[in-house]
Parts: sequence; C-alpha cells; structure tokens
Amino acid sequence: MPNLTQQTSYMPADIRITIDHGLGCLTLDRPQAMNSLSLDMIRTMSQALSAWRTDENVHAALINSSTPKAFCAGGDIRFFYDVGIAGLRGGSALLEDFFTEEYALNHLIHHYPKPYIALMDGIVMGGGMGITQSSAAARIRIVTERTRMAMPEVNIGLFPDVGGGYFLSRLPGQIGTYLGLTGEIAGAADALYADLADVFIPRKELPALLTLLASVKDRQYRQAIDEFAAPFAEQIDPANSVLARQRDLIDRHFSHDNVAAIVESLKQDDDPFAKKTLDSLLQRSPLMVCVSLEQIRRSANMELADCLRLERTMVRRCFEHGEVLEGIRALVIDKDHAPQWRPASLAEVSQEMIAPFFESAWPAYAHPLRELD
Ligand SMILES: C/C=C/C(=O)SCCNC(=O)CCNC(=O)[C@H](O)C(C)(C)COP(=O)(O)OP(=O)(O)OC[C@H]1O[C@@H](n2cnc3c(N)ncnc32)[C@H](O)[C@@H]1OP(=O)(O)O
Repeated sequence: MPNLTQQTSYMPADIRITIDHGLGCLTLDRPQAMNSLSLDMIRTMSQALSAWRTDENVHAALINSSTPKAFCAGGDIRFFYDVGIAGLRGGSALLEDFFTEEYALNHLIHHYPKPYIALMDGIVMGGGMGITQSSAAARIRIVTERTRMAMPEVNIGLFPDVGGGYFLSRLPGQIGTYLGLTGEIAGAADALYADLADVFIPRKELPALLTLLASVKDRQYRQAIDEFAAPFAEQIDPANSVLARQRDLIDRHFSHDNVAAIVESLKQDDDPFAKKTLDSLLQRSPLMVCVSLEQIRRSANMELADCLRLERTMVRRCFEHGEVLEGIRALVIDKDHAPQWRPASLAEVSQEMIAPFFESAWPAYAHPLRELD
C-alpha cells in the first residue's frame, strides 16, 4: 500500500480512496456482492484510517458506497463459506485473520479522534453496521429514504458480532434485543428513533453534500451537515416509525432473559406485529437466537474491547459448530432458503449447548485481540 498521507487518490481492488480538501474518503466499490467486505477491503480501510488519524492534511474521514444498491451487506459470507468448509478439514488462518482484523477495525473506528462520517444509503447489514455503529463520539451517521439496516446474523446461524453486543445492548429499551434476535430491518425513521443514525438526507442530495463537505471551514463538519439536513427533517418522522409505534410491545416481550419466555410472551399476544415477530424469530437458528440473547445481556455491562474479545471467541466456536455454514449455504450458496438448523427447535436448545460459545478458545495472553483497550 502506498503512503496515503502523500497521495490524493488510490484505487486498490473494491475500494476507492481519495483525499479532497481535508476529507479522507473511503468508497466501497464491490457492487456485484453488495459491497460485502473482503479481508483486503478491511485491511485497506484499517491502513487508511490509521494513517489519517495523525495526518494533518486529513480533517475528517468519510465512508460511502459507489453503488445505489447497497452501502454494505456485511462480511463476505461466500468467503466465510468457502474458507469455513476448507477450515473444517484443517483450520483456516485466513478466516481467523478476517475476524480478528474486522473486529480490530471496529475498535479503531470506535476510538477515532476525527469526525467519522457514514453515508448509509441502501442496505446496511452486519459488517456494514460494524463500520458505522461502532463509531462513538466523533460519528455522524447519515440515512436516506433507501436505508435498510439490520443485524441479520441469526438468519445465517451466526450472532450479532462486529460490536453488536455493545451497540445493540445500548439502544433504547429492548430495541437492540428485538433487532438482534429477529434480524428484522429498520428504515431511516426507525434508525433515527433508535439512535442508529443522526440525520436524514434524501439520496438525491448526497452529491451536493459531498461538494459541501469538501469546502467545510474550521473543521465544522457536524454543524455543516446539520445545517444541510435541516430543510429535509420534515420529510421524516421518527416518532411515527415502526419501532416507535411498537416500542411498548417490543419492550414488554423482549425484556425476558430467556428465549422461551420471549416466545411464550409473544404467543399470548394477538397483535399482528407480535405474530409477525414470532414468525421471524422461529425461522432463525434456534441455537444462535439463544446464544445471541446471552451475548446481548452480557455485553450490556462490558466495554467495547471486552465485547469484541468475547465475539472473537464466539465466532471461533460458531465455525467449530458449523451452524453458520449451513445458514450461509441456504441463503447464498444453494439459495434454497431452507436451513437445517441443529437443533431444529428452540425447545431442544439446552444451557449445555449455549455455554461452550462463551468459553475462550485461547488463554488470555494469547487471545488474538488481547491488545485492544
Ligand atoms: C464479521 C461480519 C459478519 C457479517 O457481516 S455476517 C453477514 C451479515 N449480512 C447478511 O447476512 C446479508 C446477506 N445478504 C442478504 O441477505 C441479501 O443478499 C440482501 C438482503 C443483502 C440483498 O438481497 P437481494 O436484493 O435479493 O440481492 P441478492 O441477490 O441476495 O444479492 C446480490 C448478490 O450479492 C451477494 N451478497 C449479498 N450479501 C452478501 C454478503 N454479505 N457476502 C457475500 N455476498 C453477498 C449475493 O450472494 C448475490 O450474489 P450472486 O448473484 O452471485 O448470488
């Protein structure tokens, strides 16, 4: 990789990097796979963001997409499958590197010292959430009318990783538990209501926004974006979003600390939203729904670094178990949408099956993310 601090434009595979009037821009450019993240893309982003952290020529970082199809549909699950299947026969260093480096990127973004602006236009899922929601104080998350956000991992036999335990457990009420256990999609108004986004800007205004950001004075990015977005605020009403309207119901049913109680609670409710929610929940991996609830509850009182370390252990256990390979097979390999979950029903999931996902695969001194703070 060239020295990004001295270049204004660089185009490795699947990602474009530019620096324009103080704005360091990462443009995801892998439209054929919905901008899903490869290990190379993660490495490129990590290297650029690390270099820009101390580069006086870069005042803010921005991440967006080259395609209206998607912002980012997550980690490259075809790669997970190919390498995971090979890994079953002898371990895979590439898969280990992928998760270690993706979670380290989430941590880097969380502690980013400069404004980190995310244009979340289109699909934002899984790893796409990780590179936007893991940002902390310096973040400016922009949604459009086409934003479709989700943590859909339970649909592929995984759990909400990339810092999901951390940010889902900190959303208002039980919204994070609901989103993490059902994998349901949130639109722009939902995202604003649930503090998964900061401002709404219509898609057609994004080119004008980029022009404006290249001329921001005195590093006042937040103020410039807020002023630009102000006229569009009336086009969207977070108070009328699905999550706002269903908030009482969500909080009531998802406040339980075991999945059986959540399911029982939903079954007792005749409301159509409760029925739809129950249907979604029952289609996901029963084992991983239970593991995910345990993860979200544990993560509520943990720092991000500890959440990511826990996720790193959990993801290792997921590939050992193989549920994730079956989930990916059904969704994008064979596309039969009929995963054969193990076990097949929630009633068969026992505490003895959940516990191993939380047992570290390494002694503390050898954990791949031991140096995160
Ligand atoms: C550590 C990180 C963990 C994670 O992030 S786990 C992954 C979390 N994300 C997901 O589970 C999303 C998986 N993708 C989907 O559910 C669907 O896709 C979408 C809802 C995003 C879009 O659906 P539709 O509009 O019908 O498009 P399409 O035909 O499914 O996708 C277009 C092409 O994009 C590929 N693709 C989509 N998402 C991914 C992905 N995450 N990794 C790799 N490829 C992906 C597909 O396979 C397909 O390609 P082809 O036409 O060649 O079959």
